[in-house]
Amino acid sequence: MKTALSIAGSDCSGGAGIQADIKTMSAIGVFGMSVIVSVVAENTSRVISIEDVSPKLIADQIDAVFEDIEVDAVKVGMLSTPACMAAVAEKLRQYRPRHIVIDPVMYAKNGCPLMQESSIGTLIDTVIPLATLLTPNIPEAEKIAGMPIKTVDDMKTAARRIAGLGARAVLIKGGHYIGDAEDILYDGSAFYPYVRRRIDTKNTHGTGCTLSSAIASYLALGESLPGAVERAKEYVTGAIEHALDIGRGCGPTHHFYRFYSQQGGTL
Ligand SMILES: Nc1ncnc2c1ncn2[C@@H]1O[C@H](COP(=O)(O)OP(=O)(O)OP(=O)(O)O)[C@@H](O)[C@H]1O
Ligand SMILES: Cc1ncc(CO)c(N)n1
Repeated sequence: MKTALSIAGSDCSGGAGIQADIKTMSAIGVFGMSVIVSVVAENTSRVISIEDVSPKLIADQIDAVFEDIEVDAVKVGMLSTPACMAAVAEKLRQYRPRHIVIDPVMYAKNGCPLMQESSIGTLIDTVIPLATLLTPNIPEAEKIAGMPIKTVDDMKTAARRIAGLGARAVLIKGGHYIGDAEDILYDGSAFYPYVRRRIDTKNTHGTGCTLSSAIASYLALGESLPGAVERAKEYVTGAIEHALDIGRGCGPTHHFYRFYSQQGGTL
């Protein structure tokens, strides 16, 4: 069985972070593993508090996985501080997994910050150059590229700039854009658009986590990068279409709706 490792934060309400990643990996059919970098007390409406795991325990978790199990792809999510970033970056440089999909998480869907503002320099200098694919949403791409993004052409310019910072490929996600849900992949030479109609829902908690871990899963299964993004886009669109209306805020994506409906359950 192919394997994928999520290095990210824990969302106790189960919709984003490590929990969304492992659900996605399981639903796609790869063996999911996790290195917990931060524990976030959050739900569909708000973040109550965040506590980071020590850099030593982050490094030890990564060692525990890599010394024992072949890792076919890595997904990196929330890294809140320069210390977390340095611990993860050092170990990724040591183990050099083939596929490293990095989601540069800065805010939760409800607007609560998950990365300290002062971490942006370390993100750019230390983390981004490790990415075989970086998957910023539009506000994150604006911060990293240092430019406003209002059009698809702006998305392309920002993707080029971010590739110039050392990411091998960049997928700018249009979930925060107006109109269709259009994402643009830049692989260093060509652009690939991925377009779906926008689903009218507030239940989009964890969409970015779902997409990046789906891409990592399909890369682990041997898909090409454009193919993995296509299949992951299909996956996240279905997971949003069947998102769960639970909680008072933005409800979570649904990962097992196909299996569940085959069992005769009502969604
Ligand atoms: N309402 C929607 N309808 C269809 N697709 C959507 C919708 N919202 C987001 N998407 C898609 O979901 C994926 C994730 O994009 P998004 O920009 O929401 O990520 P994000 O902001 O990082 O998510 P989060 O921080 O909640 O994990 C993209 O493929 C995007 O196009
Ligand atoms: C732990 C965690 N990672 C990422 C996100 C972004 O959705 C979140 N809300 N929580």
